[in-house]
Amino acid sequence: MKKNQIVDLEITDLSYEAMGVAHDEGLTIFVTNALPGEIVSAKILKVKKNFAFAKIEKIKKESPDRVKIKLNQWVQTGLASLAHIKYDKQLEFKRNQVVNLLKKAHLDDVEVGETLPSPEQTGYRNKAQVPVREINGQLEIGFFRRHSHDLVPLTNFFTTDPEIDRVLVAVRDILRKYRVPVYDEINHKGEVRYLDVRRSKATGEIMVILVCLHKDFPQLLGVAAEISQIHGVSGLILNHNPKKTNVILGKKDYVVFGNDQITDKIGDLKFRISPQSFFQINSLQTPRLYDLAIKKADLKPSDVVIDAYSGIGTIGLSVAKHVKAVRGIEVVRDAIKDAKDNAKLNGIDNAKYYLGKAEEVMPRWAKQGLKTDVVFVDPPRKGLTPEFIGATVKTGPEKVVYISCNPATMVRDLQLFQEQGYEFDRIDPVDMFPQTPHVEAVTVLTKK
Ligand SMILES: C[S@@+](CC[C@H](N)C(=O)[O-])C[C@H]1O[C@@H](n2cnc3c(N)ncnc32)[C@H](O)[C@@H]1O
Repeated sequence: MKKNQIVDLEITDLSYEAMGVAHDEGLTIFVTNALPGEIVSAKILKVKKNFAFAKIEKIKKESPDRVKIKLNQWVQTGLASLAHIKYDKQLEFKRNQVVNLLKKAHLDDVEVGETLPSPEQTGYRNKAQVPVREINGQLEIGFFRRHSHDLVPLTNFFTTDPEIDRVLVAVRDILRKYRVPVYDEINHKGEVRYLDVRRSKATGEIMVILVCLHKDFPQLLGVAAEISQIHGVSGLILNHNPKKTNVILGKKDYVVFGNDQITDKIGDLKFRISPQSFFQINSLQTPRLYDLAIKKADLKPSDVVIDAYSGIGTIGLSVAKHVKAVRGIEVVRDAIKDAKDNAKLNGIDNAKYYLGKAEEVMPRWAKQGLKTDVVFVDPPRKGLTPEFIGATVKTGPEKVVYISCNPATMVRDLQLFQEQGYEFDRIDPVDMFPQTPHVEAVTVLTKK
């Protein structure tokens, strides 16, 4: 098989990145956007020793699970790389990710629930971070083509709240009008790098963050005056990111006008959110995820609870009124400030939040002799560390409730807990990110 060769392929499976998988001439071939059951004529793009990549030239036999999408760009950019698959099949795909990981780990007897569908399948994101680049002399917003930094211009981001799309386009037009220089990542010159927009579904407040190379630029006052006129915008922040890096946000935020927090709600509780703080992006699915996790915890009024990787305190504060005490750990300074504000805002005085790395704070607490009843963990994609797991076990919780956005690291960590006297028999996938291959999952470990 050679590069540029056109071959007919029968697709038999989907990879974890949702690429169609075919086998031919002893090679595994990954075909972008092809679906199991399809026969496609494909162009070979790259050949390695055991595998190859290809793209569809023509679909000769179409899967009944394929849906027609309005814009190919959604799939090409990875913004919504499952958008061509029927929603019930997306849910099945996510469940299978968990099943396959368990199989690989020889944990076949663990039950995997059906993926909990999201109440909204499009327009569900309460936040968008979109790159700004210059194309043919014009400032554009959009999304990077998969595995590249080529910007594909977009105005409809499909998975984002349409009110956020409206603001993104309005800000783009203001930046064009004022001829604000666009960031050039090769020469590390120019000004605006990203637009970051967050909207609260509960209050309608919208925060606009301009991620810029410098902390000021000549057109800023004029730009700010016009952004303040966009309906719903409650604050403008300039995030200063002077580094040559792929990391989107810099460390410093400057309030240009308005509020530096927006307020959202989960259940009956209100939460203030700062620009640097994490907040679950699917507002309607979040309370359903938390309900599932909290039910698994089976809390008692005498419980001492840890909310590790707490963000702005959403999980801990949701349970605080039903338990004796909550201690949260989080590494982002602004998120800790938000968590403390949020405890006060909701009249909660038995939840304390601590700044630091969970893998350093938890061992310190364990050494001090802290005893816990329930530990909630909700780490980023890289999962937990052996130090954190060892220290958690030392504090002796009856239950550890694990919420994960990466089942591969979750299964790895669950095995470490198993080796230290904990057991689990079920994982529940929850769809927080419709149209994308991302899988969220919840499980509870119980002390044997
Ligand atoms: C997936 S979010 C969960 C946040 C929160 N539980 C929620 O549901 O909104 C993970 C959080 O862990 C924080 N984080 C990342 N690494 C950390 C570390 N080593 N120690 C403590 N927190 C960390 C991130 O800043 C983020 O707020």
